[in-house]
Amino acid sequence: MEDLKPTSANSSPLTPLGFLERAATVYGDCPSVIYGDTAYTWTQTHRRCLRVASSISSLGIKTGNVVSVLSPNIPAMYELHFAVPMSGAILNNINTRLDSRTVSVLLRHSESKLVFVDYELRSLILEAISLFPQNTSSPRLVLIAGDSGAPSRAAPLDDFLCTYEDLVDRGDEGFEWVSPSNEWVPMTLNYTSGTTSSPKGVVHSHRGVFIIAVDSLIDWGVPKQPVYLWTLPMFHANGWSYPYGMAAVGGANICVRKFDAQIIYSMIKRYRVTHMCGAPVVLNMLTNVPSGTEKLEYPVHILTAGAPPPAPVLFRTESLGFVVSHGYGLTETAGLVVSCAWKRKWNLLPATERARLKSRQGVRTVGLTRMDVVNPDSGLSVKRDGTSLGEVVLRGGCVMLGYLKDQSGTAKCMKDGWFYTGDVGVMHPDGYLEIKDRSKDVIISGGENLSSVEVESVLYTNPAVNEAAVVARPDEFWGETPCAFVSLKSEVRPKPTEKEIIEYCRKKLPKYMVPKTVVLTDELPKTSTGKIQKFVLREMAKGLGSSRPSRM
Ligand SMILES: Nc1ncnc2c1ncn2[C@@H]1O[C@H](COP(=O)(O)OP(=O)(O)OP(=O)(O)O)[C@@H](O)[C@H]1O
Repeated sequence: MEDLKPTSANSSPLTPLGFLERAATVYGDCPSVIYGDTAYTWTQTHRRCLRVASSISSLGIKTGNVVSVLSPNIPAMYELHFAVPMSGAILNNINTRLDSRTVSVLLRHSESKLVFVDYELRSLILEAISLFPQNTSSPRLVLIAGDSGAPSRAAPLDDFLCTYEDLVDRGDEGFEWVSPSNEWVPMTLNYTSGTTSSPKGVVHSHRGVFIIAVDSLIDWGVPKQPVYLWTLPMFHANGWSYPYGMAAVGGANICVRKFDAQIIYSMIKRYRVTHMCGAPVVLNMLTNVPSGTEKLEYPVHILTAGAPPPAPVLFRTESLGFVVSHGYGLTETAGLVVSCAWKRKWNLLPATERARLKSRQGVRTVGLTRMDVVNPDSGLSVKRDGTSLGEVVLRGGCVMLGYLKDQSGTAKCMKDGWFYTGDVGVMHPDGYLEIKDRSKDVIISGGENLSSVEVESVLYTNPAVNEAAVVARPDEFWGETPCAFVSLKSEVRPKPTEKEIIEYCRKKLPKYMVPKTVVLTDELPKTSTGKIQKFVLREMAKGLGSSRPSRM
């Protein structure tokens, strides 16, 4: 069989961009993107993307140039997921909640040539550009001036080349989009959330994004033509690649600029939403509506990832009628590559036990080649006993190409055929992974490794607790002790004291895991992707000084 070789008939580069043309053929007159009074069909979305892609090309943007987008979840944001790479450029979504200094650093680091900017973020981008050193060329800017309240097209554009709709109008819908010369060609550049260190520029190829997009549909069991509510920011790891997935299944993308629990519930009713994604913080939001948390009229599928979802939060979300799926991934994998694959027999278990099982991160998706938990020094697998800690490592087609301009950073996490995630976990005897911490968040008390996630999940079982995060506080005797930062539910009366919360933990945790310190606070600091900023809390805990030497 040695004579059987790849030919152009069987080795065309994998890319998710072709999903769009197919969607226009199959679902041409069905809704593609809905936002307030604006509703497009797949035929229109396909044409609009081709027009924008052609306009980007005619602005002189070359294959391989970086084009950035700074926008909330609105139609232009969705379209640019296709239009930018269809022009041959690399899509760089920027987190809208970053400050101007960071935006400026990212734009310079990526050498972005063109930036699409939502009108609400006008001053952010202008400030970011003003921070460019003199004599450095800055990117050109296109204003997305869209919905009600936005400046009209006739308004002076000042620092902007034109508006997004100008590019749609001027563009050619017969444009032949730039197909990648091979599937390894970079397609996206995303900066990580910066939860543990400075954001890193993650580059993914067309092949990687194709694999994760298809894999994510299979893993979540997404049917054809779902109604998908965009509660996950598209800038966050390109919406876990679901913008591409929705084109593959002809879904209706319900866009929303800003949301809270009430808005989500009303959108679910209005559009008969079937699917949505969100970090655990969104689930918490959905379960913390003082009134009106009536049961849903029908089950809505919600996929959560991005941070460990405490079992009590999963339990409360499911009791409202949501069908919760739980996955795990990183910007470096373009989406979720591990998920808590559900077994039918688990449905017979009590609800709290179901929630406990569901809070485990799970097994590799079919698109990932391997996942393991290893001793980071020896590289050997840890015991499958649910208690031996190790680093989570991954191998598969959707692992990033590497970090932009950071060879040593790339080499540090990609070695011996694995991608080292920096997450600490255990492998249960049934082959399911459970994340215990990030390596930087592990608390070492008296030489014992202590999982902050486990302490947090106990805190979440307290009905008065809204959010909780546990970090290390320096201690002269123990080295470190757990320090819990807790926000309480506003409606709870009387509010428990710090001491009562410690007492509560004492009843449920081994001594060494009980927080020695509890700090009550109105709100916990979060990253722009809704993750609790433990490094900020760690600094605050350090600022408290050493916890009193004492015996536990
Ligand atoms: N289901 C999950 N359970 C626990 N942690 C999760 C889950 N999903 C994702 N995570 C955490 O999120 C991380 C990936 O997040 P992301 O790529 O957005 O950047 P970040 O790691 O938060 O930022 P940075 O790398 O800059 O510190 C994972 O490494 C893991 O720690």
